[in-house]
Amino acid sequence: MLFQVEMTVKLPPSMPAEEAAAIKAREKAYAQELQHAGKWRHLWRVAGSYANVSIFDVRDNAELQEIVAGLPLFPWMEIGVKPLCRHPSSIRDDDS
Ligand SMILES: O=C(O)C[C@H]1C=CC(=O)O1
Repeated sequence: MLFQVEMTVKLPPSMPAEEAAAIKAREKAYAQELQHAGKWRHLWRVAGSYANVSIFDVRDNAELQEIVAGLPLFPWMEIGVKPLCRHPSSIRDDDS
């Protein structure tokens, strides 16, 4: 199942820089692991913001929840999820 996920990061300005850097490093490692596994199919920065638009390819809603809740930045993000399905005008014959 494909999902579009929008994440907006809202770290508190009071968070020490070293703490923020450590969380972001763990987030990057987790995100890259999921991309290598084929679960996090697209990761795009929303220009001009500290936000991304991502496409996840997961088994079901429960797996998406597990992955998103495991994001090191999860406590400091606003997250929006939209389920996707094939568009009838798409010329692709798979879900790539
Ligand atoms: O920077 C972000 O958009 C937040 C988050 C998503 C992946 C990652 O490495 O950090």
